[in-house]
Amino acid sequence: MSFLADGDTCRGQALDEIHAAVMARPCDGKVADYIPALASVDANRCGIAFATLDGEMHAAGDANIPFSIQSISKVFGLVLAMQRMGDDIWQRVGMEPSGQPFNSIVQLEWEHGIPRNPFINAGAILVADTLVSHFSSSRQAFLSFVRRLAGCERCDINEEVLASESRHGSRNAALAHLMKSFGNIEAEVDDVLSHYFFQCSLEMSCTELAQSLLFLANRGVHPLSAERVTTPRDAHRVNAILSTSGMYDQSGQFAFSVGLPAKSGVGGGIVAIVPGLGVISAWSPALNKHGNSTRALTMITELAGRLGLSIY
Ligand SMILES: NC(=O)CC[C@H](N)C(=O)O
Repeated sequence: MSFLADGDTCRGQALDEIHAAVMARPCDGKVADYIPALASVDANRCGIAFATLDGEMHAAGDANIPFSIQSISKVFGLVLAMQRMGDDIWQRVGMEPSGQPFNSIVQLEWEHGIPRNPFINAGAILVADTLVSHFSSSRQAFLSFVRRLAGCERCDINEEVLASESRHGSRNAALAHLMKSFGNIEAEVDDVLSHYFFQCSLEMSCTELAQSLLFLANRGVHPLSAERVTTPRDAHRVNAILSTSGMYDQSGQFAFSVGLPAKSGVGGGIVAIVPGLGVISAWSPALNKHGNSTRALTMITELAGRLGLSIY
């Protein structure tokens, strides 16, 4: 059955059924435990939302509970940096999949401090550098940007997560210092890391996340506010890199089995862009070995298959 056949009813029912099916099965995976604030999240939480360009919002399970968006913040950071810097940013960060874990260091040494793409940690830290260098308060600029997109003044940082990100951030600090040694970080490393940890610590719900990224499904214009967030070309570019690199070193498999631009975070969230239709956002904290949520992955895979959403 095509999603075009009976639109909204079909989507709402599909979400409910897929959520119920995933909750009926035992949960694989392991909650992120590199910081205590994430390790203590209830592994049984599970929600999914589907926002469409015509203003509909379908949701099931814990879709309105805020969670740590972690690496999903890399999408907002990149879009803000592209708005500010234009094409210059692509001199300092690449657009190729890394094939390495998201926090890998080795490739950065071989490739002279130029991160493979903006969605691995090194790339997002590089993007954070451009934000710190281009805004008087990059944190405030980032937060206002996301709040505007999500239509949500409530979206905020979790201070406990922020404090532990900084305390346990040695590997990210190593990435930043290595890039600085190659001359690819302009600002002070401490300021860059402080921005990066800040954005990782933002909490949003599935419904807020789905709404905030609708512009990527609509050639750069947010359908609810009519704000042009990016040019059509830049929306295309972000979606292209999401397709090849948004799911870390599982991006190829995700393209193979789902076929949507997507971004995951170690908080257990995954967003998937459905160009011309809307945005799906799913959350459940337990992760597979790539750092992707097992239940969110299953729900998005089943929804995309059932509604025929693949872009390929
Ligand atoms: N994959 C992620 O979500 C990574 C974010 C995490 N805070 C880190 O910097 O390692």
